[in-house]
Amino acid sequence: MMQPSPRGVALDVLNAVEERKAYANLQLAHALEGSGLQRLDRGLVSELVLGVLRRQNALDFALDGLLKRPGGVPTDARRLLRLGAYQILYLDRIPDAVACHETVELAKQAGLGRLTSLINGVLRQLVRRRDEIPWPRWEDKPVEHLTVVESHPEWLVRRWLKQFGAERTRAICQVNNQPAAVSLRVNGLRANRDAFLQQLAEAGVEAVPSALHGMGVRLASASAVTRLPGFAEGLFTVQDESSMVVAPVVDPQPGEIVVDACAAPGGKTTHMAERSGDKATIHSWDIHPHKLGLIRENCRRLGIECVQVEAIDARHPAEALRGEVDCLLLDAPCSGLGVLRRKPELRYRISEADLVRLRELQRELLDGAAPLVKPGGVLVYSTCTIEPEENFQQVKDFLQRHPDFGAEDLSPFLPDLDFTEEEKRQSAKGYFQILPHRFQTDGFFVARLRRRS
Ligand SMILES: C[S@@+](CC[C@H](N)C(=O)[O-])C[C@H]1O[C@@H](n2cnc3c(N)ncnc32)[C@H](O)[C@@H]1O
Repeated sequence: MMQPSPRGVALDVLNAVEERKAYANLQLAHALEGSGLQRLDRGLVSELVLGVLRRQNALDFALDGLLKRPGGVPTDARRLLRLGAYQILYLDRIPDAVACHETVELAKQAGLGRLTSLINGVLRQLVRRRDEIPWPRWEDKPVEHLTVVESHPEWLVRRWLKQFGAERTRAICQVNNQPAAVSLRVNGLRANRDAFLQQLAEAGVEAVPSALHGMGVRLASASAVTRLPGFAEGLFTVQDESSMVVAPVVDPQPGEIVVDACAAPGGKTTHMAERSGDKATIHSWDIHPHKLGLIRENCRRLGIECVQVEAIDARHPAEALRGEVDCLLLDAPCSGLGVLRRKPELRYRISEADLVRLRELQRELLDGAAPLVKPGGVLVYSTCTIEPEENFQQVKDFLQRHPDFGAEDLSPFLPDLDFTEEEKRQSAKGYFQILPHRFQTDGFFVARLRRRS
């Protein structure tokens, strides 16, 4: 069978992301799995797919300046132009001539006919005129700069500027365009971090301890995690470091009844099970039955037995657990605007209308799940977004509707980090948000609420 070219594989993934609204990270993993490509070529495919998506607005800006009728370029030709332009503008190690030639070859294979010469001409012009591109400068036009140069949608840029101010917004946008490190959580039921780090080092895998969690490990470079030592033996789980902060805030104890109301694929369910020494009773729910297998499979691999998995709509849970639950985690479905490093295409898909819809869903989930918590029990609400209506405002509104709950200082449950005064103030009030640029992690939010006895 003929070996596919890395650029061809990248183009197929980009086509699927745009035309079928596929998730880039899942589509990429799927395409690489069956590609037969070697490590370096696999790296190039990932770089091309994620890079083109991260820099989409900037690439279009550069290309549109060279096109006579930018609006008249068909989408398949534009995707090829972006692929070529990304290599020319952002990848020093690829010679310009190679970037142009390979893109033109792909255009021929795709049967683009006359458009092939347009692609050839525009890319060669880009090589010649790359220093003349009139990029909007941060100093003169901050909104345009972040929209074009950092490729974030204008509505989001304006929102963040209002919320976080100029410098923080710029830092968030910049970090969203950096590759995300792979991090692992060592399974405390089966291993300890030092021994695991040693095992990785012996296998030639560079890694450092995470500052955000005592069982966390950050890999120095991307790696096929299922091939790392200890995967099959259940020594670790792949999880972003910021997500590792949530289970310690829930703090489930042996013998307690715990509900993870929105649990798939089970990253936090398994973490809570590990922290309780596999001795809590954990009800792990998700509305989508097809996702439950992932939770079960993760528990099996990690040697966890205290989890009961069920398909449940947490807006309308059964009465059986009403007032019985010691700790309830609601890791809510959200806009995901804290994880744009890992899901670069999301920024072009989410709209303000989605925020309104998600806010309503989160409200229904909170109201549906809260009655399960027993008097004196704890409800932890978390998201991987940094939008106030999904986070701070959502929790404030919940507390107004449910005066039997109160926010609880969560600083004793947080890692020992160099927090800002604002972060310290918030965590003392029961809310904590990490912005993605602070510790180079996903952005996330967590709140700890206790039901009065
Ligand atoms: C942020 S993800 C959860 C991630 C998970 N806690 C983890 O750490 O691996 C949100 C989950 O909520 C689920 N979900 C959405 N609506 C739900 C509902 N009404 N009831 C229960 N689960 C729901 C989604 O299927 C999705 O798997």
